[in-house]
Amino acid sequence: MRPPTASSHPSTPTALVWFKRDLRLRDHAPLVEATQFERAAALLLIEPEWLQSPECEARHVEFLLACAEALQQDLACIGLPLIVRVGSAVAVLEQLRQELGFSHLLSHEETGTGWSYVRDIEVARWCRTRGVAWQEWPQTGVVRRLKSRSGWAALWAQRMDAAPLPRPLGFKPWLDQPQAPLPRLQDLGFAPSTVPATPPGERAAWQTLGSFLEGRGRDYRSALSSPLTATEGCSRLSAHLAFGTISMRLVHQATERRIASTEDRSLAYGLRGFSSRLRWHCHFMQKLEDEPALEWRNLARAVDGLRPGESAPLEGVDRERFEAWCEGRTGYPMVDACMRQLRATGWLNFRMRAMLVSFAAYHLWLHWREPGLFLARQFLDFEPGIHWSQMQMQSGTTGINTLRIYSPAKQAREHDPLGEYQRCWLPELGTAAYPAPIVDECAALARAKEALYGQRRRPEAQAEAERIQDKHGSRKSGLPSTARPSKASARRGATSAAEQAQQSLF
Ligand SMILES: Cc1cc2nc3c(=O)[nH]c(=O)nc-3n(C[C@H](O)[C@H](O)[C@H](O)COP(=O)(O)OP(=O)(O)OC[C@H]3O[C@@H](n4cnc5c(N)ncnc54)[C@H](O)[C@@H]3O)c2cc1C
Repeated sequence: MRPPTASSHPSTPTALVWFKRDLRLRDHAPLVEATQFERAAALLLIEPEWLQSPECEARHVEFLLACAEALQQDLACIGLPLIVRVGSAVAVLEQLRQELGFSHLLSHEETGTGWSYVRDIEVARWCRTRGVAWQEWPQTGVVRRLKSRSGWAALWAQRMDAAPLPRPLGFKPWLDQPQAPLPRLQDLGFAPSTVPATPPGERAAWQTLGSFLEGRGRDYRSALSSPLTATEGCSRLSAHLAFGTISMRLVHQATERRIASTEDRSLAYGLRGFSSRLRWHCHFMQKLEDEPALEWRNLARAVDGLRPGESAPLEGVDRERFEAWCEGRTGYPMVDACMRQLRATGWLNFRMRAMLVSFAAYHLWLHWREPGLFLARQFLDFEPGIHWSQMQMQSGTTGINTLRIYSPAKQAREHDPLGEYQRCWLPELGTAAYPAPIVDECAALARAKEALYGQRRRPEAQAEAERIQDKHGSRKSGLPSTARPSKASARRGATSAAEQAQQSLF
């Protein structure tokens, strides 16, 4: 790849817009800021730390490359070449500083896993030593260096209701080199992914949102729980939000406008249900922002050491069960059908994701970390803050949420009563090729409940739960409940009524 060459004036203030999980032109603060500079360039970094991370899979890289291609074309239309580099952040930035002489680095804040946290610290240090000014903007409702969760929901609303930023009209050309080709999946060490491609890029994100707001959203509330109806009835915006091809603020505002303008009351009702989920997106991300260790450590330390797979890799019968779960051959048809759908398509609705985790956590009694890494590789929409918070919540290790154990048989009765979904994903069902259940449900659940409830009753666990509630709880944040809490959760109102309601809603 030939390096770009700066034509003149090495000391002219020059902005480098660093595209991360924000692959769009609309409502993009760093891009708008760059229009104030005499010279600007854009960078997409493909970092080996990401490619080699245990959460990354071919499907993610393929989607990123496809979104990057769309972004490159859109940026070219406004005169901003997108430089795409594969390498570690500091090394690439140093190389580009020498080539372009940029003085300002402009980017969005990121709430990612450990490697991106470490990288941000290194980049900040590098900027200080090189005299480069690094300016960052939030792009969701996540608040950096949040002092207290009190009033967080009001901050969210303030950000989401603020005027969105316009798409820049154009940049002055100054780099004398044509657009470089993007690397291919195989250049990055991946075989082509086997999941059907999700339409990539900003235009596709808007089309997806448009079809949802125009009609698909009408049945949202009744469609989201069953895997038979959720694929069409949910918004399907999660991968776009995770890769930032559309901003949370624009989704929120378009939804509110549609609710206000439609005379179709069913549609408005469905969209109101959807709208509240957007707050949950940021609420869960905020947990990781405030407590980065929740990616690998139980939030409630009182439950440390209970399950295998926590401090050492799974082995023996636990590993065999884990592998059966990963491959969709546990002998529990609803669990296996969901896992096969997820592996084949990269998406699954909330309730079925929760059931898969509940099965690993309670039926198989596995610690959430290894199942969580496996699921992260399957979910095209992998969003660290949501993912790791949900893994802990559905495994009963947050200390503040009700233990929610999903019965696969009950889920099948309620959400696939005729068995169509299970037969579709398990062609061998009903034949000798389909395995017998790998665990006895009654015995497994009795053991799990005894261990977890026993821990929770201890005074030190209760004191810890209060601390966790104070730091992370939805009630403290001022989030509205999205459903009527159960009597039991209302009694436990002092912990987290809104979050309980959130769990039972899907
Ligand atoms: C174990 C587990 C892991 C999960 N991991 C992820 C993840 O990595 N990335 C991710 O985006 N979602 C995750 N979710 C939440 C949820 O399942 C997905 O957001 C949803 O299924 C995505 O489909 P959709 O965009 O059609 O959702 P819709 O129902 O249309 O919701 C719209 C948006 O609201 C947000 N949202 C919806 N439900 C939730 C929720 N319960 N918590 C937080 N935000 C929510 C998402 O941004 C979603 O795109 C996880 C859930 C569980 C139980």
